Amino acid sequence: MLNAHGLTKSYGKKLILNDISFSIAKGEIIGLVGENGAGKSTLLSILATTLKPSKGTVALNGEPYQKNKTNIRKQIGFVPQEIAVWEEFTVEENMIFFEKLSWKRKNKEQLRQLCLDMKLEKWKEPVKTLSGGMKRKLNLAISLIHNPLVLLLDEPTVGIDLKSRKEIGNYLLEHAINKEKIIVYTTHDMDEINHLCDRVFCIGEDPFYKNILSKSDENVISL
Ligand SMILES: Nc1ncnc2c1ncn2[C@@H]1O[C@H](COP(=O)(O)OP(=O)(O)OP(=O)(O)O)[C@@H](O)[C@H]1O
Repeated sequence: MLNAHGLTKSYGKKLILNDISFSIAKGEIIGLVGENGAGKSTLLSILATTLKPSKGTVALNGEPYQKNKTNIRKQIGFVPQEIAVWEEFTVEENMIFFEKLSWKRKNKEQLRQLCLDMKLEKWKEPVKTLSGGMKRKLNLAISLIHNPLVLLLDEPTVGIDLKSRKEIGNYLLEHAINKEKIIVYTTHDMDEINHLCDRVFCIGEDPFYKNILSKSDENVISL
């Protein structure tokens, strides 16, 4: 269970998140929506431990973030908006490189399987020759090397074709349900939200998002 309590974040005098609280259970996929600048990436960064809230607490399975950040980080996979892979390396070389940085060991076959699970088959191809969708899948595969409990994704499907989008979506669904993971991700794609997410968190005052979602009221939460 991931619990946030009273989270507040200001940049200087600008208040971005104002006293927000929520709980997310294992197996849930949460969509995070809101207009540009509402604070989605800010919230994801706080949940990823890369940004400190001005006030409030976050705890994973009862363990407060501030108590042992290293241990919390081992349980988190974070994929920021920017694709961060080595363009000159092949998919295989990227996976092996990032495995060495990971705290959990995986052999080459396990790394390859991780890519195959999300339909990334071009193992020996240099990353620079791959499509945007393939690169996003690689970014995602890298974030899963250490088998994290919590997966935080900042617009994982932006700018990619429908097929790759579906493949990533199906993978996330399977991953959350069968492996009991907690997934929080931001997107501006309402079809995706309606199809994939158990619940939706709307950040900001604007009721627009709340009104266009085809989810029952109890599954749309205003933060
Ligand atoms: N380090 C920072 N210092 C000052 N202001 C910041 C900083 N990071 C973000 N902001 C501001 O905080 C607000 C929220 O930014 P954030 O990136 O969290 O929004 P977002 O909802 O993810 O936006 P988008 O949909 O465009 O990605 C924005 O107004 C942004 O300019």
